[in-house]
Amino acid sequence: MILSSSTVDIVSVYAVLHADDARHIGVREGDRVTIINNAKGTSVRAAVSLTENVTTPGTIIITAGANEKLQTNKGDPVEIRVASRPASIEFIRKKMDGGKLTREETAQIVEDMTANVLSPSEITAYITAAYINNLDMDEIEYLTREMVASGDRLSFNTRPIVDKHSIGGVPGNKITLLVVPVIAAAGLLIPKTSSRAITGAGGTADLMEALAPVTFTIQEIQQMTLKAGGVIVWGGATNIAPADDLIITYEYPLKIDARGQMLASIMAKKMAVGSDTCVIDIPVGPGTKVPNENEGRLLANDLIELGRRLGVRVECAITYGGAPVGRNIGVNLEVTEALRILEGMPGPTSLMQKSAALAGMALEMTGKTAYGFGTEAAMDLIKSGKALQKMQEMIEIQGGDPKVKSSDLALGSNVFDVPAPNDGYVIAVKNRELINVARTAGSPADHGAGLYLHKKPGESVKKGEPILTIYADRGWRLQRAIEEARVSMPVVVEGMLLDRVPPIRRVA
Ligand SMILES: O=P(O)(O)OC[C@H]1O[C@H](OP(=O)(O)O)[C@H](O)[C@@H]1O
Ligand SMILES: O=c1cc[nH]c(=O)[nH]1
Repeated sequence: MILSSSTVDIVSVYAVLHADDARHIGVREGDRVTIINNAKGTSVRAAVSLTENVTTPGTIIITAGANEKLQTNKGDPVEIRVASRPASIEFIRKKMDGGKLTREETAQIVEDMTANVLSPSEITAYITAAYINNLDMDEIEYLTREMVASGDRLSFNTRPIVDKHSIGGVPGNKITLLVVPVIAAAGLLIPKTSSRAITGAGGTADLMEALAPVTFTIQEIQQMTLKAGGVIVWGGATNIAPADDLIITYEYPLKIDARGQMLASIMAKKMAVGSDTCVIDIPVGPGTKVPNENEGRLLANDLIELGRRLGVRVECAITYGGAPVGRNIGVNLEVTEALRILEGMPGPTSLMQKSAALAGMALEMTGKTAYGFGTEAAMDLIKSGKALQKMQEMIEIQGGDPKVKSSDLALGSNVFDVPAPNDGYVIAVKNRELINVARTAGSPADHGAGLYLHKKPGESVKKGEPILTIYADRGWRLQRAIEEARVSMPVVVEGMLLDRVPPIRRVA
């Protein structure tokens, strides 16, 4: 069937067909078609989306990605043929049924994902199948290797190449903004690639973006690392392990991080940048990705084993994740808190201790200090101002303003203090609920949005005193976040009602 084409500017390869044309061709929502531009001899496979009114019979809307491949102009005739289903759909079903994927099957899934042949619902099905049925170590290794093979790789002619990563899951975990400059200030090379938020309210790439661009090619990452010693960039912007960012994109709305895919995601990023020495932070505790220390050790062993298989030496820090790291959650709030520590101002002990401990492990693993002396050496690099100087160099080389100060980052102008409902002690803060409130306030997209946690577990509070301040860039988002905090009560003061089932919704 010949239709005339029109395009919309999104990246995935979609074909929006009028329902009448789809019936005529014999395709349904989500089926694949091959679109052929006979004039240019080009073709592309696309997932079908149906409409009754966005286009008229005889006209197909194709996405910019498809248009580029087809070399069509608006109005050009294209031929539409029914295409076969991607081979990987059978393998995704195999995983849904609890089967074990072979290397070839995993390779096909990764290939179809990165070639835009799988639709969002099929990628989501793969993620959820792996979330429910788990990937074993062989499957994780296959996935990691295939993720790396499908993208660009870095190779430095020097050793060691250090790296750091967190499995995430604890709010306010801005430690990378301290750990990377400390490691680089010690004279080591650390080409750090990070993801955006997955289950949280701000990923490291989101935080760094408040200070400097984070989108670079792999060659630029290498050059900048060789010059400044360290960078903090967004892995998803490069062609490093492109399947990783796709998986994260579909995990984000579900607020899940499937274990096997998480291990592959982390280690693929390490392997692709040529890192040989890596410290991994595993926050454990209620409301994180790992409920307790024992589970943390199991995960650490898996990460170490995966690293062994891939040639990366891994050591893990099992860290306290029962409450946020520091007191600030959300992009500019977190960056402010991290910069304050680098600037030598008073800051939360949890943030300083955790950052120095993680950086110290890298200093010990690389022989920069003897075992047992890394944390102290890292603290010295922070207190002496050398880590701040290195951070300024990193910001400058990435194209940001090296003179930026912690006081320069704007916080949302819509502000609300959540008062303590009674006198008492904070007996718990709920990580997931804090993240939900911060996300509802607009984080990470709105850089000024987020939370300041006035009280942490064990601290006393008087009725009416603020326990949480919510910041939002937009008024309507603040109202929603206030409502969310009222219902979910993320800070629990002794004697308070912990929860209600079913939850009640009150009018603000
Ligand atoms: O080591 P880095 O890259 O700093 O941290 C790892 C990542 O953990 C977080 O996951 P989540 O959003 O908490 O699930 C973010 O994606 C963050 O970038
Ligand atoms: O980079 C990361 C960090 C946590 N989880 C992932 O899936 N990737």
